[in-house]
Amino acid sequence: MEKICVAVRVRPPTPESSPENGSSLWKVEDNRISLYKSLDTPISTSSYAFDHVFDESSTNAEVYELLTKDIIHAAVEGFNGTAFAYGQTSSGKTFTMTGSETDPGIIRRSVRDVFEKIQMISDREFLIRVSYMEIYNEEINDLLAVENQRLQIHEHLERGVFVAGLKEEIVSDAEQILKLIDSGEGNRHFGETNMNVHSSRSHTIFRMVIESRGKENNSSDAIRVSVLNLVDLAGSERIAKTGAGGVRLTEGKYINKSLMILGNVINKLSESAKLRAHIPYRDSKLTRILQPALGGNAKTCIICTIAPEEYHIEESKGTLQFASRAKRITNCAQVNEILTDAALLKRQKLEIEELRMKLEGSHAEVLEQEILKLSNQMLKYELECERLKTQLEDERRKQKEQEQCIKEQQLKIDNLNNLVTNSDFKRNQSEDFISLRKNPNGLCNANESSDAPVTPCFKSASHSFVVARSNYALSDFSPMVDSLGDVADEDTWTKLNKGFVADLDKLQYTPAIKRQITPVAMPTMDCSRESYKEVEDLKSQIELLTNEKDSLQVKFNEQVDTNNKLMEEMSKLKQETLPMKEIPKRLSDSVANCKNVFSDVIVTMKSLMAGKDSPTATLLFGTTEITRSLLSTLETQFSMIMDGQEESDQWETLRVSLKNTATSLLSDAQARDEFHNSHNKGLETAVMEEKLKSELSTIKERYNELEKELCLAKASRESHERLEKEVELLKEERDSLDAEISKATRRLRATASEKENVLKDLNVEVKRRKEMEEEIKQISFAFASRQRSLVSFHNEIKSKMQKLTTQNPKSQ
Ligand SMILES: Nc1ncnc2c1ncn2[C@@H]1O[C@H](COP(=O)(O)OP(=O)(O)OP(=O)(O)O)[C@@H](O)[C@H]1O
Repeated sequence: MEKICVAVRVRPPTPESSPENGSSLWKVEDNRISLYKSLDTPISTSSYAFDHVFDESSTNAEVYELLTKDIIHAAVEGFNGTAFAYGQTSSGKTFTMTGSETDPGIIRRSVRDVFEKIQMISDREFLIRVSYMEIYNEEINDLLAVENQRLQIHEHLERGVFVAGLKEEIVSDAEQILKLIDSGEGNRHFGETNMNVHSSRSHTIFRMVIESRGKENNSSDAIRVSVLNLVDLAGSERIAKTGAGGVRLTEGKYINKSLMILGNVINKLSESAKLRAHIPYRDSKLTRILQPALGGNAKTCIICTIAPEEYHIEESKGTLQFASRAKRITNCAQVNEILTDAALLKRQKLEIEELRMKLEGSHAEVLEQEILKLSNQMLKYELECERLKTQLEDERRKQKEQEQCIKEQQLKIDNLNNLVTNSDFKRNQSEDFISLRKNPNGLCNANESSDAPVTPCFKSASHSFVVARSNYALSDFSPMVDSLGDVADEDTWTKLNKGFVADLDKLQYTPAIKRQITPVAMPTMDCSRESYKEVEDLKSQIELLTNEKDSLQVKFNEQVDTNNKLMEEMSKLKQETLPMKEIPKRLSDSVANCKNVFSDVIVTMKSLMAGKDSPTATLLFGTTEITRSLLSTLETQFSMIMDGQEESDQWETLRVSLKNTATSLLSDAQARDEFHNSHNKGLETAVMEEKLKSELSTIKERYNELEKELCLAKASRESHERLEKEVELLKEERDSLDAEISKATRRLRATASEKENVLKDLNVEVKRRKEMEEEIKQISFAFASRQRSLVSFHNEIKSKMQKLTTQNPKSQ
């Protein structure tokens, strides 16, 4: 890395300068230039130091020696070199670069010096090509061939930036070049302005391409190719000062604009690498051509010229600031060696030799052979051109096929996306459906949306009934809600769809998936077909899953319907069983009544009884005890039933006990009949007995009623149990359905993620395609430039042949 070498040169005051404007306020001390006030006090802010500062008395020889010589010598050794003059109009740029008869400028001195240097290098042979161009009103013109106007800049992988169609003369000595320069100067645009009678209206670039190789003729020996640019810029100008109008004004605008862009490039380059963003080389032809010289592979020096007059003080300050910024630019120059194509130099050298020989002692036969040889060569080049054309066509065709393939894939993916979106819609429907069911109020919203799926309605079921069945809580009715919510996550789907459709490049790629780079198109197409097949498989899987999910959903809805019906039935049954719940209470009351009546009867009978130890009394007391205990048992049983502690076989026990009691009572009644028959009782006793009989028959009737009611209760209980079992079965079925649905949801989710991966792969594929397309473009570009160079070579050979033919009329 080395800094650009920057020097400042102060022109002597012109004879036209008025005494007040003519006195120089610039003082040069060594490599420093400062602006002084009239009383010899330097203005602190206007003092600048550079690599070299040349005062008014300096000569071009000095400038060349100190500033340019090293760069010229380095160019001979294989380094790119650039020297250019910058400054306001009439500040002495052309004087410095071109010079005068008595004091030649940098260009002439460089040309001579190059050949002197070459003479000193005995172990290498050199080939020098020169070109001379100008940039006039932002158009490139060839100064060595006036017909070459408005040339275009191109970029080549090997050649870098170059001007297509620019004439390059192979030269063998300095004088030949100087003659070419003189003829080029004649084609250059000059014009008269108020500031300069001979003002350069264009930027000129004199270019020498120096190729060299060792004389050992070793084909592996590297060829060194360096480019030396000697640039005379047009000067910046203030229209007010130059008084330019019309053509001059237009020229002035172009000049100022391109110099401003050069200033921008210098500004950017002078910033630290961190601050540097984009360097606007492409904004002007000048900066584009000088790109390698500015921050690239070249040794560069800039000579900034200033006019000493006070009248030009502001412009001079501007030039010095430009120079200060340029001083900060670093370049990285290196010897340009070409290890391949070693024959080029030799071939051209031989060609020159052969042509020279033919010129010296030419005869028709030799020329004919030469023409034949050149024709063969032309044919060869034409064939090469054809081959390249076909290759290019092939590449284009392949590219088209790939584009078609990508389009088809894109279409398939769009379809797939639609499919997934539909599936998503269905799932959202299910989600809505489930969220409705999850509503803690148990409200039925079926009427809110006409196209909503059938909603299970629990409104009809009694609240108490639902509460009592704790294992039938609505919240755990279906596990589908949460899991389905994950799958239908809107972001995921939006990303998935948008990511693919909207912008392929913004997608992130699956890091786990790595693919080998396939340089040719065919494997890529195979890969695409595989991806396509994969996508098709996935599509059919998704379809299957969607169908499966739909059928499960239908089943589920059916189950929900059945559930609802059962719930309704159960609710009805519950209503029906409500009066049955009253039975134990009524029975209990009846038993209590019976007990009271029985006690009254016993008390009455006791009072009527003559002897307490008589068999009748003993029987009566025994029966009384049995009946009391039976009635107490009945009371206990009924109160247990009322407290909800009944057991499945208690009804049966109760029924048997009642039956036994009734039998016992009946047998008591028979015994009393016998007693009545055997003992002639009194009238009062008979009345009492009648009363007792009627009481007993009432009890018997009551018992029969109770027995019937008990049977009914048992039957309804059985039906209730059966219904409960059915409900249990339904619940189990529903659970298995739920499990299946969640399984299907998981599978759907897995498929979706697989699809996402496939999409990512496809995007990687598309990106690779893009890169390949880019490569193909570059190849096309390379082919095109190769074709052009072949054409220019062809033209060159043709012109040589024409030259030969004209110089040797004998051959015609
Ligand atoms: N160092 C110098 N010694 C003697 N004369 C000079 C010197 N520098 C410039 N001049 C003279 O000053 C005049 C203007 O110089 P020149 O044409 O080189 O300026 P310029 O910067 O190239 O202007 P423009 O940008 O308009 O082409 C010319 O007559 C030239 O001979």
